[in-house]
This record gives sequence, structure tokens and C-alpha cells, in this order.
Amino acid sequence: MSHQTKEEDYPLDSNCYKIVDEIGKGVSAIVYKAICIPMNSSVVAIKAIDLEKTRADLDSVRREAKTNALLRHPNILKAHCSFAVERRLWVVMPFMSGGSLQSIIASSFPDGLSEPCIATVLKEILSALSYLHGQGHLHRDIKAGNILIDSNGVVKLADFGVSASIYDSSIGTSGYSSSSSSMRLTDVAGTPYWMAPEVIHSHTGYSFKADIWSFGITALELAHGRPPLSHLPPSKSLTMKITKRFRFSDHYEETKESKNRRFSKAFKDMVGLCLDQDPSKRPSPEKLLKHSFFRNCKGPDFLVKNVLHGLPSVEQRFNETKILKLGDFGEEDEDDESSSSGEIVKQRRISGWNFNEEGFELEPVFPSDQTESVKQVTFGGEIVIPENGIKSHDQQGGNAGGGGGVDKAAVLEHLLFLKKSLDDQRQQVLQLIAWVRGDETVENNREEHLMQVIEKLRVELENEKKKRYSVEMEVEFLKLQHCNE
Ligand SMILES: Nc1ncnc2c1ncn2[C@@H]1O[C@H](COP(=O)(O)OP(=O)(O)OP(=O)(O)O)[C@@H](O)[C@H]1O
Repeated sequence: MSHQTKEEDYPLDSNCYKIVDEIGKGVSAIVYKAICIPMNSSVVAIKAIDLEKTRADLDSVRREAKTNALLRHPNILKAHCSFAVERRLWVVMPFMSGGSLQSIIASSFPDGLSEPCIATVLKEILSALSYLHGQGHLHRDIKAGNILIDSNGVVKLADFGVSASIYDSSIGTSGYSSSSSSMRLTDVAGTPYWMAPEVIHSHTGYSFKADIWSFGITALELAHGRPPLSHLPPSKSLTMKITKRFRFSDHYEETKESKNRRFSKAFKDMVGLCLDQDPSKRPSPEKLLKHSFFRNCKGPDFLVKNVLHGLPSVEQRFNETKILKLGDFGEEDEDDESSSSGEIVKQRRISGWNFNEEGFELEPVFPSDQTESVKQVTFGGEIVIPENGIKSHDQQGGNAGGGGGVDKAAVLEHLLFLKKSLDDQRQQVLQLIAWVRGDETVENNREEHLMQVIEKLRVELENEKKKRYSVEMEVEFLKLQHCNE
């Protein structure tokens, strides 16, 4: 299996490439920075896809190569060539030195990018989407991780691993529902947090507007630094559960900066349009391009100055995330249903989520909620959270100590559980700090960057301590009350 673009003859032989560094890791692929020796040692990126991990998806891998070879647009990353190397498929592509927007925000913009930067990036993506849809293709995996940027601030949409053409007969009947008047896909593809509701309810079929939903989620991801509900761990079966990974801070706490951020009406309106539950009401890329949010967009230079300037290289950033992951000592697979500690957490279903335009967030919806939802998306109870009577700060506030129907034993159990989670996190941070401090081989500049990371962690730790203190107080209070009853 191999393919090559016509304009340049990149060799289809792995010996012609020299791997320089590892720069990224996806679910089933590793991305390398490499040089192509016969092409004047030009720098390339090689995505080595593990064909075994992609399981039966050889078709989609072929499709990616085929789709990619036919596309031609300034905002779409076109691979030079692809070929099999043992059990991996190497996709050789231009090296985008800024890496993905996801890796950029994770490293340097934890609270998200500024609106002018977001508008500038997203306008380019809309342009790519408009072209792609015009050619009869859906991308199906729009997210910041698939938006790459080069040293000149040029933004490109990448990763056609799950893209599909509605003209492609190779997908066959399993992929389409032909009963509707327009051709619609029915196979589940993409990454859970960014997936449109109709993609999850695959029996109803979906089409181009699923990309618009993911585009809206990507806008929130760029604005907040992470996609909505990303504190809920995804699972392959789309059953999202919180067991041991539930973090008090994830659900209830925002950072000071993110709390104080105000988004423009135009931005909120644009995202609201994309996140309409009814796909037919979501605007096309062309219509979105005319939205006032994109009116005064800047050029690539603006991104160079405001996003890329001072950013560690993509390889440095990748190494740092690897180091930080070392801090996740003993973290268990989120899909692991049989918890080794035997901890049983009661779970409570949520029926979907609402886009809260005012708060600029997707919010979980509980089946018992009486509130009228404006844009509710139902997931048929596929997401569950601990069932302990605590919903949110607002709902919890007046009831915690005053009776009023609160199940105190359950609250106590939940708070003790949270306390344990905070203890674990504290332990992990301490171990990480000790590990980094003890490593004398770290180079000076990296050390400086790591110190900043540590400082951030220290502040987080302080915040966690404060929270822990208030949780402990609450536990004591409830214990007392419990004993008195
Ligand atoms: N052409 C490229 N040039 C530079 N960096 C790249 C390139 N392609 C990918 N990367 C880097 O590698 C990382 C991983 O990319 P990859 O496409 O494997 O994973 P992902 O899209 O984040 O995850 P997944 O597709 O598995 O959900 C990206 O986040 C990006 O930083």
C-alpha cells in the first residue's frame, strides 16, 4: 500500500528518512520529525500509524491517503506520500513547526487563546471546510489537535484518518443510510468530546453539519483551553464514566483567569449557531465565514506574533508532556470498569448537555432537571457522574447543612471520596516536583521552563489544599450532624 503526490517525488523507502525526534502521539500513531535525505535533507513530519491498533480501519487509512492525495487547498495539509513499513503505515507530510493548536494551548495557553487569535485560526479552518464540503468530503474529526500551524503562521487542517466522502462507494451500505433523501453517514467516527449528537445517535445518520458541531466545540476548546466536559473521561463505547478519576476541581472549579474572561456577543452567537441541536439549523461554512465574528480577522503574521512568539518548539513541548505524564503515577485506565481498589461509586446519569450561551459552556443536563433547556442534546444516558446529591455549587449551596432533602450519608461518602482524590493529586505533584528537582541532566533552558510548570503546579496545589481544607471542614460538620441524629 503506497501513494505519492505527483509534484514531488518523496521516496517510498524508509531508509531514505532519518528520524530526528518524536513530536507527538495520538491514539494509534506516533509522529516524528525527520529529514528526507535524498530531498536535500528537507525536514518532514512522519506519522507512523500502527495498523494493528487501528484494527479493522485499514479502509479508513486507505481512505485518508486517497482523500488527501486528491485535495488541494492552502489550508489543508497534503501528505507527500505514504507507504507501509512493517506493521506501520508511514505518512510523510510537511513539517508544521508550530505543531497542533492543541499542543500549543496545552503548553502555553492553558486558559485559551484570545478572541482575535481564535477568529484568525478558525477563519482559515472554515475556508478549508468550505472547500472540503464542496468536494463532497466530511472531515469528521475537527478539533484543535488536528489544526496545525507552521512557522509563518499558516494554519492547516490535518488528519483525514476518519474523513469520508459522500461520493465514495467503498464505504458501502454499512456506512450510509440511503433511506433519507440526501446521503447520510451512519458509522460512528471522530473523537467523543467533539462529536455531534447525531453522530453518536448513528441510527439517525449525519452529514456535513456534524463537522460544524465539531467546529463549534473546537471554538470552545480554543477559548477555554480544553473541550467542554473533557473532565469526563471518554471511553471507546462512548459510555463516559467518572470513577476514581473524578476531580473536584475539574467539575466545580474554574481558574481565576478563566472566570474573569468575557467573550464577545459575536463569538457566543457564532458558537451557539454551530451547537444547534438540529443539524439543519447549523450554518454552512460559507455562511459562517460571513458572520460578524470573522469580520476583522488578522493575517498569519498576527498569529506569529501572538501565538508562536516565545513558544517552545514542538519537540520540546512533546517532551514536557511526557515528563508531566510521568507524574500520573499509578493512574488507571479510565475505561477500566473493575476498579482494583474495589471502590464503588454510585453513579448518576446525565441525559445530555445544553449550550449555555451566557456562560459560554456546554453544561450537563440531569434527567430530573426541571429547567427548560434551550439547546438540549440528548445522549440517552450515555454519560454518568457520581450520584451523591451534589450537582453544582449553585444547587448544592443552600442545602449542604440544612436538611432540605439532602442525603447526608451520601454527601459524606462523596466528600470523603473527593478528599482521597485530592490527597492522591497532592502526592503526585510532590513526586513530580521531587523527580524534576533531582534530575541534574536537565538543560538550563528546559529547566527554566520546567520551573514555570512547577510554579503553576505549586499554585494549583495551594488551591487544592484550600479546597481540601474546606472539604474537611464540611466533612467534620456533617459527621457531627450525622452523630447528632
Ligand atoms: N505535520 C506535522 N508537523 C508538525 N507536528 C505535527 C504534524 N502532525 C502532527 N504533529 C504533532 O503531533 C501531534 C500528534 O498528532 P496526531 O495526529 O497523531 O494526534 P492527534 O490528532 O492529537 O490525536 P488522534 O488523531 O490520535 O486523536 C499533534 O498534536 C502535533 O503537535
